[in-house]
Amino acid sequence: MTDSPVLLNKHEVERCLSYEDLIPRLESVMGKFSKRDSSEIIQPVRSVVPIAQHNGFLGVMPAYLAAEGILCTKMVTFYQRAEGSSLPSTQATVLLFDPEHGHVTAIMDGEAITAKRTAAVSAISAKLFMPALSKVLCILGSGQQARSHYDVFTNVFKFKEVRVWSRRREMAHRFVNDLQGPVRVCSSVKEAVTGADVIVTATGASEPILFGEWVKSGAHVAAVGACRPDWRELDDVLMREAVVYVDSREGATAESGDIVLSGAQVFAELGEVINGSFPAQREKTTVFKSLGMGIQDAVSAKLVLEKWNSEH
Ligand SMILES: NC(=O)C1=CN([C@@H]2O[C@H](COP(=O)(O)OP(=O)(O)OC[C@H]3O[C@@H](n4cnc5c(N)ncnc54)[C@H](O)[C@@H]3O)[C@@H](O)[C@H]2O)C=CC1
Ligand SMILES: O=C([O-])C1=[NH+]CCC1
Repeated sequence: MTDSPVLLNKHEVERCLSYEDLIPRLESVMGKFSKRDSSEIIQPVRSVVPIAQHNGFLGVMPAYLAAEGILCTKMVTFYQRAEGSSLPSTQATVLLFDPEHGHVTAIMDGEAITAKRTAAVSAISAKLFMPALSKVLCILGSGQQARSHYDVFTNVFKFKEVRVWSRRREMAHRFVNDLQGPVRVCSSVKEAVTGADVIVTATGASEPILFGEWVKSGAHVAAVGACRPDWRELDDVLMREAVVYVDSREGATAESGDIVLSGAQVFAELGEVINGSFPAQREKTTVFKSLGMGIQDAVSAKLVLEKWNSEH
């Protein structure tokens, strides 16, 4: 008989997962992933089941990290919601298994993990690629990812100015009212991104909203949305002129409309920069195209369980 799995809700997961612990673990696992040693890490590209009638999809994201003893899968749904809907667009559950015997050891909320690990990975990209002395941060979107990105970016870096744009201005104001620090609400994407050093795109857009002609030379774009092969957030000009980094080459080729449809060349994986195989071209305009990886959920879930176990 094995013990029943630990059940952790969103509040517990949020409480047990700090950016301080998460960032070094993500750096380490992404560096290892990019070495493609299958005796260390196995992570297939996400399996996606489209739910066309309801503008959604289900993604299944397994990962096995042999040295860390982590066997994990996340199940995540993403639904394009009407503006102002009270339902979250991204919902997820993470399962941790005992890799030796195969039973489930923990079942936990995956929304907080998805929000925090995605923002933490974007912050790692900014640390490597944003211009030295970056002063202006711009966030496009005002949902869950926009919020986690605001939290980690303002925590890890010191910006002089933070700007936000959202499709409906009142949503941007609602976003800002929830925060402690000063944030300028902009009425157009162009206004928001002009002169910005770092731009986060975290929207549910399926057509380009960010155009290369508006982006300052040398800026860094962390592109988080547009995770289907026919969805875009960035236009062809930006994709072709920037140095493009991705989380996983296989994932980017299978899932990123910004890469597939623009014909942009991928320069390197974030992990390849972390492990020293490719340079960070900080002086150039850079795009980090994030799609999300099972290994990121796996190390996050392990951290949550370690913290929870240390308290019980
Ligand atoms: N790269 C990754 O690892 C992850 C990516 N995502 C993606 O990030 C994006 C944001 O996710 P959440 O913050 O969870 O969603 P959310 O629903 O909480 O926020 C979405 C934001 O995008 C805006 N938006 C929706 N459609 C738009 C359009 N056509 N044009 C401009 N703005 C639009 C909404 O007004 C809202 O501000 C989604 O595309 C999602 O698939 C989500 C989780 C992980
Ligand atoms: O990595 C992830 O969990 C997701 N990426 C896009 C939607 C959800």
